[in-house]
Amino acid sequence: MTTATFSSIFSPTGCLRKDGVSSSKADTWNAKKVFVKCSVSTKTQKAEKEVRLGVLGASGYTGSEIVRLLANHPHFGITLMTADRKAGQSIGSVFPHLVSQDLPKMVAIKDADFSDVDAVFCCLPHGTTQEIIKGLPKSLKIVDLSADFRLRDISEYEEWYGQAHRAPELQKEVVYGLTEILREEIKGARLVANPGCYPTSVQLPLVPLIKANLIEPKNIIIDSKSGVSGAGRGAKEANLYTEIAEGIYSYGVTRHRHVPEIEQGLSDAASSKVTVSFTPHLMPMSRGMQSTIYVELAPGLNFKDLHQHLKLSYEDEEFVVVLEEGAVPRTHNTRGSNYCFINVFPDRIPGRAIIISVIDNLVKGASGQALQNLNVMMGFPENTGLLYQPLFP
Ligand SMILES: NC(=O)C1=CN([C@@H]2O[C@H](COP(=O)(O)OP(=O)(O)OC[C@H]3O[C@@H](n4cnc5c(N)ncnc54)[C@H](OP(=O)(O)O)[C@@H]3O)[C@@H](O)[C@H]2O)C=CC1
Ligand SMILES: CC(=O)N[C@@H](CCC(=O)OP(=O)(O)O)C(=O)O
Repeated sequence: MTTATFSSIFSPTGCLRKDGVSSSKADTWNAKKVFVKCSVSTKTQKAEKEVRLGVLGASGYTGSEIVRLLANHPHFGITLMTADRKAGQSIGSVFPHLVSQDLPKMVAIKDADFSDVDAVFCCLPHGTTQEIIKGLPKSLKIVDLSADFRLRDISEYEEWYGQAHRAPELQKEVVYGLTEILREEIKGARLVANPGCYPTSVQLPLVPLIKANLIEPKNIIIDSKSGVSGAGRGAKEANLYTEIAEGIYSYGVTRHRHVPEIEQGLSDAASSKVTVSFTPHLMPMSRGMQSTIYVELAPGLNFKDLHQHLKLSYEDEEFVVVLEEGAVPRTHNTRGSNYCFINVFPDRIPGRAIIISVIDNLVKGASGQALQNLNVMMGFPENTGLLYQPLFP
C-alpha cells in the first residue's frame, strides 16, 4: 500500500479541515488557512472513510469517473460497485487506468448488499433507473446521474423518453442538482437528479442572466458540441472511430431530449415558459463540451452588462469561472476538471450577444457535479476531492 503525505496548502485532496462545513470559493480560501497534515492512501481503505458509497454502473464512463475522483476524497470510500455485463470483474480489469484502486469486485445489482452503504451514485442508463432507485433502501442518500428524475412533470418525461414514469411518488421528493443554482435545496435532499451535460453547460450562464432580466427569454439559440464519451461506453455503430473521426455531425435536430430539461430550468429562472432552439453535435474528441449560445439583449444593454453580471454572480464560486473580456473558453482548458469556463462576446448584430460555455462532460457534466452534490448533501465542503486542475495539453 503506497501512502502519500500532504502538508501543503496546495493539496488537491481537500485534506481534513478543522472548521466544519462550507461550500464555495470563499471556503477554499478559508480552508487554506486551516489545512492540517493528513495522510491519503492511493488505495481506497473503507475503514478510514466516514461515508460508505455504492457506485451503481461502475463499469461505465461516468461510474469509472466517480471512482477516479473519489481516489482523492478524504471522507468517501467505496464499499459497493455494480455492473451489468461486466458483473464479477474487478475495476482494474475493466478500466486498466484504475488498476491501483483496491476496491471490491463489481456485482450485479440483483446481488448487491446495501447494508454497508450510506449513499449511492447511480450511473445507469435512463429508462432503467426509476425502478432500481424505487427498490433501494430509503435510508440511502442518492445522486442519480441519469435523466430519469430530472423532469418534474412526469407527462413530459413520458413524451420525451417514450415511456411512462415508473416512480411518480419518488419524483415528488427529487431536487434538481445544478449545484451553484440550487445549493440550498440540495443540502436537505435525499434524492438528487444530477443535470445532463448539455443542460449544465447551458443553464450555468443563462440562469443568472434570465433571472436578472438582462436577456430576452425568447430567441435563445443554443449550438452545443460534445465529445463521444457523452454517449457512454456501450458499443454503437454511430460512435465507431470511422464514423466520428475527421468530421462532426448534428443529431437530435429539433428534438433532443435535453430540450425539456433546459427549458424547465430557464422557465424557472424567468417565472414564465421559455423555449429554445437547441442543436447538439458530436465532435471527434473523447471528452469535452462547448455550448455557443446566441441571445438577444434586454433593451439598452450591451455585452459588458452580461459579462459583469456573470462575474458578480459567480465570483464566490469555486467551479464556475467567468473569463476576462475577450478570452475564448476552450474545452482543452477544463478537461479532467470540475470547472465551467464562460465568456460573453458582442455580436456584430446590434442588440445581440454570444455566450460560450465549456465543461468536461464527464466531470462538471456528470460525475464531478454528482460528487459536488453529495458533498453538499453530506455537509462536507463542496470542493472536497474536486480540486483537480484541468489536464493540459
Ligand atoms: N457520459 C456522459 O457524459 C454523461 C452521462 N450521463 C448519464 O449517466 C448515466 C451513465 O452514463 P455512462 O456512464 O456514460 O453510460 P455507460 O454506458 O458508459 O455505462 C452504463 C453502466 O450501466 C450498466 N448497465 C447498463 N444496463 C444496465 C441494466 N439494465 N441494469 C443494470 N446496470 C446496467 C453498465 O454495465 P455494463 O458495462 O457491465 O454492461 C454500465 O456500468 C446515463 O444515464 C447517462 O445518460 C449524464 C451526464 C453525462
Ligand atoms: C454524445 C451523446 O450522445 N450525449 C448524450 C447526452 C449525455 C448526457 O448528458 O446525458 P443524459 O444524462 O441525459 O443521458 C445524448 O445526446 O443523449
